Amino acid sequence: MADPIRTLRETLTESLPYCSGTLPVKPRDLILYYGIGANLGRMDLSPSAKTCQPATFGRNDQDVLDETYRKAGKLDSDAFMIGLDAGHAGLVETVRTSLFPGREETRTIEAQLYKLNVYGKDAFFKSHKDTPRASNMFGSLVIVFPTPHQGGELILRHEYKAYTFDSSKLLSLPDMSSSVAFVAFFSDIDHEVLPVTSGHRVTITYNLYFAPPGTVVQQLSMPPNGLNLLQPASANALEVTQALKDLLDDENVLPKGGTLGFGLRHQYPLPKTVSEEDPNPLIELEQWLKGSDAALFAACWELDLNPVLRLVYYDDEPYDGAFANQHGVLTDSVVSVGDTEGCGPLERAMRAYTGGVNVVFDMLGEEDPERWEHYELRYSGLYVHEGGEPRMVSMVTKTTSWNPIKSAYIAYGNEHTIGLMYAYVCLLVGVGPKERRTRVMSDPEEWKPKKDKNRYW
Ligand SMILES: O=C(O)CCC(=O)C(=O)O
Ligand SMILES: [Fe+2]
Repeated sequence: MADPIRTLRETLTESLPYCSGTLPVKPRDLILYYGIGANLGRMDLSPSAKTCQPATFGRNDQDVLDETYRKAGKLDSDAFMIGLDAGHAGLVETVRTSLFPGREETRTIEAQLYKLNVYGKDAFFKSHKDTPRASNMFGSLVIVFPTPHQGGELILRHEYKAYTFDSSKLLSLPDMSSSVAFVAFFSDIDHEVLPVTSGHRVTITYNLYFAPPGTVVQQLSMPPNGLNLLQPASANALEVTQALKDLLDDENVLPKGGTLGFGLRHQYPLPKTVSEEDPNPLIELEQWLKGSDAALFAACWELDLNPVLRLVYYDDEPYDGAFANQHGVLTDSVVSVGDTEGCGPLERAMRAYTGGVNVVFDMLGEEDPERWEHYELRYSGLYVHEGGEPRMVSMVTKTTSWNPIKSAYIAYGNEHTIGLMYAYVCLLVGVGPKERRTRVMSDPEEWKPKKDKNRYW
């Protein structure tokens, strides 16, 4: 039998060289204007449209040079305009967070519309890599419109693995008539379009670039409405739910119950300082989770578990002559460090904050203490609540990093500045013993040290 811990871990941390999904769009997003010489036209790319067939400009296109290589017609970006804009639709942001989870995701990217491809019956595009247009180009985004078609699967190949993006199948599912399908992949991926067997497959492609340093883009945005991210699987709530369910069904996993911990894959901008009256940003964040993190949160709810989000701070400054980063503080809100002289920053944070919990982290299913050390997951000695028993957290996925305390007190003395910091967040969820795994814990306050031994929290 497959190891359910490994399966869940791998599902959540899977990193693929591409992402794909579907997105509902507005009717005007599917309107295409084009001009080839004197041949100007307007076309509706929705499946029910009875306007002229896309093949008309596919045939007239002078650019089709080598019919053995590609039989599709193409238009360069100066020969057409389409209602849909990948940036406005939220697809560029979706691609960014899907392709660059964890530490790398703060990179800003830009998408430039490149061309439009039309594939009639028997049209194909042989295997190739997209020619980089600049040194900062890292990938391509392909959007497939819902014009009825069959065949035309896009095959991606990378490191002896092949992945199929079957847009005709995706777009022929119920309720997909006003959706587009999209796939984005890194430039080193070989890809080909198999022959279209009927209808017309219409795509636009964007070149993806890393933005020059200093470029400001809005990153704090909700996933677009109705987005269905299929790949990576970690972002697919159904798949994550199944993997989590299999883990809970296994009697050998935490037979007496316990706390599962997950280091979230993405970083999130949180305010550096929070006052008493402000809503807790970690509660707000539940609505803003991205990709696999959102899928995991949804999976917990689906299985009647009650997940909570927590920050882990660690001490990144030498303290008493030694680095104290074996110690951390787990908090249920952003720590605002007060003016406390004469002790280490971690201690300062602890004095200023009373919602911390004494925890010991352990990697679920791995008993060798040396390996805990290796994972730097054995944080202990957090005596915020004096005498509180350290709580074991069985980590399924380690966090990509911990929050340095320094980031918390940078804002000190400058109260009028609204500072945001990228924070590393953990998801914790209490699970019951093997007879009864789920229990709904409605009050996040419960995640505080408790003397009661019968509590899983
Ligand atoms: O139309 C597609 O699906 C892919 C097109 C492509 O690979 C390209 O234009 O380079
Ligand atoms: Fe290509």
